[in-house]
Amino acid sequence: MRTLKLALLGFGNAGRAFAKILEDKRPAIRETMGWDILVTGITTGSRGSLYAAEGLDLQKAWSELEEKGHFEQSNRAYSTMTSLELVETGEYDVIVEMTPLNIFTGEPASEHLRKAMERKKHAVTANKGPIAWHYKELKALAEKQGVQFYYETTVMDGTPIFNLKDETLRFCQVTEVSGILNTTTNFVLEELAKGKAYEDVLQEGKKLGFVEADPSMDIEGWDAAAKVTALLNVLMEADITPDQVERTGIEHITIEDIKAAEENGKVIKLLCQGTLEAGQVKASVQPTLVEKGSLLAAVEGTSSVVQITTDLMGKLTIIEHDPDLVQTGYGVFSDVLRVVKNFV
Ligand SMILES: NC(=O)C1=CN([C@@H]2O[C@H](COP(=O)(O)OP(=O)(O)OC[C@H]3O[C@@H](n4cnc5c(N)ncnc54)[C@H](OP(=O)(O)O)[C@@H]3O)[C@@H](O)[C@H]2O)C=CC1
Ligand SMILES: N[C@@H](CC=O)C(=O)O
Repeated sequence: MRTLKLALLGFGNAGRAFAKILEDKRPAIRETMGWDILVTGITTGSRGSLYAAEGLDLQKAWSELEEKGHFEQSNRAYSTMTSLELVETGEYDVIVEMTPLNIFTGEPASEHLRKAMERKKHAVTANKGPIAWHYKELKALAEKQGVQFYYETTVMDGTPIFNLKDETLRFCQVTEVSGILNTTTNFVLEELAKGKAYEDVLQEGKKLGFVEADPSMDIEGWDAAAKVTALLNVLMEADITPDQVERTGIEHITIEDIKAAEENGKVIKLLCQGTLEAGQVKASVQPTLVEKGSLLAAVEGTSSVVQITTDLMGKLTIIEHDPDLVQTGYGVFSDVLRVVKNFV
């Protein structure tokens, strides 16, 4: 039996959803793949850290956080280690970056990945900041260091988009990408249309776990801009940053706008687009009127959609229907399994 050790940075909604899947599937991974996957370290922003080179009790870790709101100092694995200390000194094979998104710099998440890869550790990130800001540099570093670097969760949770391009659309050139990529704005626009108050809708979204730590990141279109940037950087080698996306959020959309759209047989969706124009990739995020009954209008609630136009496979549409945190956890889990599969 071979052992793969993970260090988890961030243990919020995404981190715990991943840990629960890992714990549940660990026996099957041992049996079918011959690998035992252990977590040796977990850091948080303000709730303490855990570290044990021989592996942590994951169930105890999430129970403590969910019941007490922090790791217990009485836990033998309790530690005051910071994320950077864990990255630079901890014993692990794969760093798993799940700290909050900093849309304006992609830091400190990018630095966590850089430092881990410099130690020749594999890297998985659910945090889209590094892919939106530093994809080219991090990809080159991974290649130089001979380590694997995956980021499936950064766009549409565990829906295979980057995997699809890598594994089954090889040599297809992507010429256009569009979609509804931000759950919060899709949810808010729909719930406002039902007559609910903005603050109540946002609270509901927070409880469901998909609203960013700073909700303006979603509402002002920054999360969507980061996602379309990530897609374009990976699928079209665009080498752009979120500040280059022409961006309008939903903060100025009023209930009157939503009603007026409805009276005209339309709904408002926050649409992301990226196209190749004269050798340059142009990206935008904009509230857009779409026909009721159309494919885009049918993407409701927490669902999202991406359309990818390619030279050899035409236009493909992928819809993720009504995901919750399980799909987020699965994105990270599928990346870790990819590391195992390609481990040398
Ligand atoms: N939730 C979702 O559906 C999805 C989330 N993502 C991405 O995954 C990442 C995590 O999201 P989510 O789990 O929902 O966010 P949460 O806010 O639920 O959790 C963030 C976690 O990171 C911790 N944290 C904050 N700063 C640091 C730090 N410097 N070092 C280590 N840990 C830190 C927080 O600790 P504390 O609470 O103490 O501050 C908390 O444990 C984000 O980048 C998000 O964009 C991607 C796809 C879907
Ligand atoms: N805040 C994001 C969550 C995942 O990336 C969203 O609303 O889509």
